[in-house]
Amino acid sequence: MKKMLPPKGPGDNGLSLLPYEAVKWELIKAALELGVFNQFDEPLTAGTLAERLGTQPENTEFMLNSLTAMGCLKKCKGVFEMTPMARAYLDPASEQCIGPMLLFMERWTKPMMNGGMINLICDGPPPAANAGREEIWEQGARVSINNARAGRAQIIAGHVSALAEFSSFSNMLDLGGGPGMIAVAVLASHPSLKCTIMEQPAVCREAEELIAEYGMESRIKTLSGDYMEDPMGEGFDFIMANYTLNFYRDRMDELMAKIYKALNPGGVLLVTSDGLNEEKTAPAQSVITWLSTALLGMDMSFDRGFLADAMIKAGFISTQSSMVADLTIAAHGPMDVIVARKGRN
Ligand SMILES: C[S@@+](CC[C@H](N)C(=O)[O-])C[C@H]1O[C@@H](n2cnc3c(N)ncnc32)[C@H](O)[C@@H]1O
Repeated sequence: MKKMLPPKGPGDNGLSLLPYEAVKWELIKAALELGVFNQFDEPLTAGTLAERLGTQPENTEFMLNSLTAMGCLKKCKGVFEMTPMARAYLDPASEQCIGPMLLFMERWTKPMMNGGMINLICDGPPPAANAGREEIWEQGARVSINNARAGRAQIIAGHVSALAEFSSFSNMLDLGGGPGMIAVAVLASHPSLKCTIMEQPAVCREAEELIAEYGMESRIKTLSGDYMEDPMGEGFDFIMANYTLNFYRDRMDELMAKIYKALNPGGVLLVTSDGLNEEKTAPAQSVITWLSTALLGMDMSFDRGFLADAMIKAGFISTQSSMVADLTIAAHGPMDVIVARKGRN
């Protein structure tokens, strides 16, 4: 033999499957945009669905077969029905449906696709990228309600209610609380705690609708404003900030000092966010989630330890961090929960 084969390789870590990951997303996206998941009040054949949607019958069947392969549908003798997973997360009738949020998230990934990434790497970010526009946050708040309701709100509320001081809390502030689903979940496990959600005006309007939906008007109020620039109030015994401090990495000392001042002596701050290692290479899912905004010139990732350091600098007497990896918060990667305590004197 002129040449020997090399030994079998070390395993490609899924590399050879990667081009098909994009196909999976296109498949779900096509199904969401065509309204496929609205149609399954009863089991259907591909032919019936194609007739209803006005799509080509053979390719409709290929789509349905592939959705079945992805765990969204079950097929028996040519008849399709939705799985419990798809009923929960993809059926627009479900209050845990995350379809609109998945489509919204494409706003961040789209500039990377179909050659966009190489342009960003070669040329750098475009001049006018801006993640902080209020109407984007308003839309983001609306589409994030079901995602929070699907588990993130309950997980964060679980961390809050596990705090030793929880039963003694009477007045809390949710900074950048979005549509308020997490605040509702926290208050649901406390008999009398009251909450102020500080948000941008348009997001406050979304929050007010949700507060009314849960009949929490007497316990949750909104405070319309910019928490960097406007007063956030004082006299709180608990402040929570979930995935919102990232925009102010460069002003963190100022922001932490403001939060510290707003808390009563003995008060508690709980922050949830991502937390990257020192080399910014792990957790993998967080690194990949942040890649798009980073390439667009808006790197908002936190290094692990950054927030805890800023908390101590502001005067908090202790910090405690734990990492939570749960599939219902998966888009962000594992979540860092950081608890800081203000001294009593
Ligand atoms: C990623 S969302 C998180 C929402 C919610 N805390 C959650 O975890 O679902 C970030 C929120 O922070 C709000 N936000 C960002 N900067 C703010 C500021 N300076 N003042 C008030 N709200 C702000 C945005 O409007 C947005 O709703």
